Amino acid sequence: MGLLQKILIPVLGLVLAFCFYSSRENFKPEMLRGKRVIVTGASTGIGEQMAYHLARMGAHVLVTARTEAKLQQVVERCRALGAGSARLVSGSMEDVATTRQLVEVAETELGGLDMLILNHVGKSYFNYFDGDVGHVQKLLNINFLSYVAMTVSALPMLKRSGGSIVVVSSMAGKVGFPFTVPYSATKFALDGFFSSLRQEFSIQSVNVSITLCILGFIDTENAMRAAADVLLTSPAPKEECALEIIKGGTLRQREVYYRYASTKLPLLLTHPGWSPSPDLGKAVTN
Ligand SMILES: NC(=O)C1=CN([C@@H]2O[C@H](COP(=O)(O)OP(=O)(O)OC[C@H]3O[C@@H](n4cnc5c(N)ncnc54)[C@H](OP(=O)(O)O)[C@@H]3O)[C@@H](O)[C@H]2O)C=CC1
Ligand SMILES: C[C@H](CCC(=O)O)[C@H]1CC[C@H]2[C@@H]3C(=O)C[C@@H]4C[C@H](O)CC[C@]4(C)[C@H]3CC[C@]12C
Repeated sequence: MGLLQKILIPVLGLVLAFCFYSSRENFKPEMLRGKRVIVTGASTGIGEQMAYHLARMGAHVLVTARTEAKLQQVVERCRALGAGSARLVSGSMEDVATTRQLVEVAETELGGLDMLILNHVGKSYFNYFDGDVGHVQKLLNINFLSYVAMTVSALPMLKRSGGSIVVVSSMAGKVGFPFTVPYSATKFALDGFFSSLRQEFSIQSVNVSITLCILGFIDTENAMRAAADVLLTSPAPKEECALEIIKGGTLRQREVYYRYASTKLPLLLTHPGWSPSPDLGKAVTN
């Protein structure tokens, strides 16, 4: 019994872990060639970088955000990088017309959809919760309800292609960090909705994968502006982050954890003399 506990069980564990990980398919960029992908929030940051990776891999990219001029530049760069095709739809995710138009373009011009990457995020603050219920409501509309609406509209196409839904979330959507109350609430909601939906897909044999991406601090312009002065953690690069999200979605992983650092609170709060300044309240995510 002693021998069994000390040697055989750990060895068996190692063998099972080896079998599990070695049976996983490896990512190859060719897997994206010719795939039809929507990327939301693609005018800046991680979304923009995802569009460029997908373009290099030869995917057909359909990018969206509110700022048309920036999207136009992203589309041009995607074409130069070798995208199968590159298109844009500009508009706010608060507006159902944007969702409708995206789905229509995918249906009529791309002939369907293989991957839906939900990445956009509304403007918020990085400070103590200010009690503004209207802001929480607005952020829920952008960061959560529009993700649900896009999923519902795109689902028929994704069912036809056996495609994938990729949902970009945050460590703040798994753990309650201070100064991110409204934002964190919207990201927790995503986990509840999509983790539950994944279970239903499994029960109903719906061949559409759902990948939830749990990101730490990433060096996008907006995140740096909002939090770089406050956080002790050094941010991870947006280019690598974007690639890891695409890999996870392509391999149909349930979750992607990117640079999940230590659980210790990495805020200057832990440093003597630090407290949130009035300027912090003006720091926004975009
Ligand atoms: N950067 C980080 O440290 C972390 C980021 N994340 C997550 O990663 C994702 C990307 O973050 P990041 O790249 O930093 O974000 P950015 O602020 O750089 O980009 C946000 C994107 O969303 C678009 N957007 C904002 N509001 C709306 C709206 N109402 N309708 C449509 N599009 C909108 C913006 O474009 P436009 O203004 O033109 O509409 C922009 O393209 C987000 O989901 C975020 O929560 C998670 C953890 C950490
Ligand atoms: C504090 C967290 C990092 C913990 C660690 O050990 O690394 C951060 C993890 C995710 C961050 C937030 C996020 O999800 C995006 C927002 C982006 C903004 O523009 C800046 C504020 C954020 C709320 C950002 C703040 C730090 C994290 C919670």
